[in-house]
Amino acid sequence: MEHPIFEIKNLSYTYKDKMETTPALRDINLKIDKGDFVALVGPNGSGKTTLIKLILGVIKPQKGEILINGKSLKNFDAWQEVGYVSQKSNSFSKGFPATVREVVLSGLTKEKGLLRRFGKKDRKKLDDVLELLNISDLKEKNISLLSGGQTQRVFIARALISNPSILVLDEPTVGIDARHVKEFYDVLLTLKEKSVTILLVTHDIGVVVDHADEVACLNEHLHFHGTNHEFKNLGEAELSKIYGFPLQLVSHDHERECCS
Ligand SMILES: Nc1ncnc2c1ncn2[C@@H]1O[C@H](COP(=O)(O)OP(=O)(O)OP(=O)(O)O)[C@@H](O)[C@H]1O
Repeated sequence: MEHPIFEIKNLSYTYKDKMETTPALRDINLKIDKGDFVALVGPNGSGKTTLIKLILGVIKPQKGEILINGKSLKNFDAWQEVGYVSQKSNSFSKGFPATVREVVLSGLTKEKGLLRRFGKKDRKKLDDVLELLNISDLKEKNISLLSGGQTQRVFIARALISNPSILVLDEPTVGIDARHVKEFYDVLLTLKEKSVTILLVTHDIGVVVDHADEVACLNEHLHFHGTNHEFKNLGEAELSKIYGFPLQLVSHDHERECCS
């Protein structure tokens, strides 16, 4: 039997320091199957980034457990299988002296090690992924000279160059203009066709309902996990309960937005 890619069981996490304790996640249970495209949504401070950090092993569960491909995260070491783009990627580069080529190739160091030289195959992977994200013309540019949206696409390319089977994205389209957001979702669609499992954290509910297969709504607890169709059918009362303020999904010509 095939295991889910992610299985999260009774997971809780509370930030603690000398001054205060902040519960971030309570008793989360969630399964994500291979090839699923799941959008993780919820208001500010609802625990989305905390869940991503736990999944990536950056912080350790205090209660409950996470399995990747049926293996406890404690024993998981195939990190080259997991691509990650952080929310903060496009603020990282200011003053960083590296070209787009160097930044994107650094996405291969998980599999090649830090000191290995890049060969012909690697350069082909580089050219392919730059083309996929429509940034071939930026290849030799210094990263510090790029716009926020261009930088974000460079970091998406960096996550994709190792051909991961799991892609975790924390608000990757912040600062990207509408045309490039569309291109970005087209890229995700291509990856989905290749059975890449995608976990996308976003506030952009309008886009999510059109592209993701499933939506998970977090606000400390997992309030909802279902298909995007089921999510679209959530009533105003249910959405407002999740978000903690009055809210409804509004239809436009081609998209729906979350409005207070
Ligand atoms: N390093 C930290 N130390 C203490 N509390 C933290 C820390 N990081 C997050 N928190 C708290 O944990 C809760 C969940 O935060 P988290 O960043 O996971 O939310 P989020 O859903 O990603 O928010 P946003 O949509 O604003 O990015 C919040 O109450 C936040 O203040």
